[in-house]
Amino acid sequence: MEHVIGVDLGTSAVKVLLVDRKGNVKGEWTETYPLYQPHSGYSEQNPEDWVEKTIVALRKLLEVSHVSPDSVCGLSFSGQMHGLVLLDKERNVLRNAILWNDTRTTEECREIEVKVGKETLLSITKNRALEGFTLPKLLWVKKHEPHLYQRAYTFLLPKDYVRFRLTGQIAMEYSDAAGTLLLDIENKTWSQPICDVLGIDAHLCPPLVESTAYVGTLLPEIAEETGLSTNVKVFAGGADNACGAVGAGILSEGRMMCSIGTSGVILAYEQTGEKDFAGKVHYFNHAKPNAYYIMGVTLAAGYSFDWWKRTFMEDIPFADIVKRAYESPIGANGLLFAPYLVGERTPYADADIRASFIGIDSSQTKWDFARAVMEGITFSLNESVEMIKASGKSVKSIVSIGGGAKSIEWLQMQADIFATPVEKLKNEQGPGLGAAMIAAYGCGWFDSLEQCSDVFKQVEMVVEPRKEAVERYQELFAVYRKIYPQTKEIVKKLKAFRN
Ligand SMILES: Nc1ncnc2c1ncn2[C@@H]1O[C@H](COP(=O)(O)OP(=O)(O)O)[C@@H](O)[C@H]1O
Ligand SMILES: O=C(CO)[C@@H](O)[C@H](O)COP(=O)(O)O
Repeated sequence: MEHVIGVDLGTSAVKVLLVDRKGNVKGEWTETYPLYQPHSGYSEQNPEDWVEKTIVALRKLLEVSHVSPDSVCGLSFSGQMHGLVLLDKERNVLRNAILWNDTRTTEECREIEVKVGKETLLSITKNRALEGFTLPKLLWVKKHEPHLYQRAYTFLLPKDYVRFRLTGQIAMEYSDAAGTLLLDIENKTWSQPICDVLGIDAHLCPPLVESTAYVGTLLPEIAEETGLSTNVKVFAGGADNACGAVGAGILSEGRMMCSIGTSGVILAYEQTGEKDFAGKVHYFNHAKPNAYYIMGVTLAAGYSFDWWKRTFMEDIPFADIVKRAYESPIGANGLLFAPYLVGERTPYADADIRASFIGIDSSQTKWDFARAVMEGITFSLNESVEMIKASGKSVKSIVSIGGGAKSIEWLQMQADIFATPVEKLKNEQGPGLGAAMIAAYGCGWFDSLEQCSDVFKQVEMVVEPRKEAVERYQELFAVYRKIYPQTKEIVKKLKAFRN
């Protein structure tokens, strides 16, 4: 039996999975790496950690899967989006990568709006200037670290850098390039006008390829370190959300996905890149060639839950926290949480907003707080669900992926809050599976990603919304929505007190 490998370069860890021709996951391995947050709003990682841990994970994957290395014919990637990896002429990394959830670039976003013009920016990139995107990060380095910027030869996104280190080939694929704010997303070219007006040398932008493109084979030293063969074909891969969408079968109109990883995402398929959503949602190229998707992003979704656990319940596994929290009633005994721990993107593009608990009462327990955190994250995602539904999309069900899809209780909460049936996949690692599907398609196992999805996507269960819970949550959601406008100014005044 032949196999393919999907590598998902997440924010908390790299997860690799080995999949057979029928889409069965024959082995998985995860390796974590640190996140550096030297100041409030800063978020960085060392690209060398990604490479080292990917190599370890691939070696371990072969060990735990007990398959012959020669049975692996293809490999592809899914990766955290937007992170800036700057390389010099010798292709050495110039500084730590500045990640998608780093919000230091508010000034650079305003500069882009003024110099490029909001309307022009929207017409070319289909997106507004948000702190998380790559272009403001490039401008930040240009302004604050000119000695490094002068040495920059090219820039890559996280998984493109890892792929370069594994194959020696420099390339960026469209689904991730779309999140740089430098891509003309309809014409699929780097935007010379944006580069010119911001004084960025267009030569910094790497060659563009399709997500499904064959890029090369593994370098001999990488083959040796991982135990894989030098014959393994490497395909470009996609942004984690694009790959999540491939893995979840979001390959035609009317399909929607919810992903709760470190970030939270509500994503819907779009056939063309010519629509105008006025920048309210992100609008990017799909990993499926010549298709698109729109999405809303909660910056700290799983991250909020992770923060809660790390800070107050370190030794209790997530699954147990979820179970105990779920014993608390809807509304967590009158407690609401807004998950703006690191600022927010959708629907409030505000890098300065911070999280709040509202309604703390002396009768509440830590489990009420945990439930409020889960509900707050899901309410935040529901703002995107409502926005996408309001744009005219009719949605019959939502496929849920990511760590947040691991617990039946959180899936039920999603179904009740979204008032929509929620599908759980057999393997909740949508992005890794999507990457494996790109490799399977690339290896010629299927004629299209859709055909591959028919075989690989396995729905384990559908969780139906419960009428009473839906009504109760609708009442609570209306209250939740008041938190942002009413805490915005208060939180601004606290900024001076943050690290
Ligand atoms: N058993 C669980 N039940 C519910 N949520 C979980 C569970 N395990 C992990 N999570 C949530 O999922 C998050 C990690 O999701 P994951 O998709 O692995 O993240 P990423 O791809 O960003 O590294 C955790 O931060 C946590 O909030
Ligand atoms: O910034 C975005 C999307 O625009 C994030 O979704 C990142 O792509 C990180 O994803 P996870 O680590 O949460 O999977």
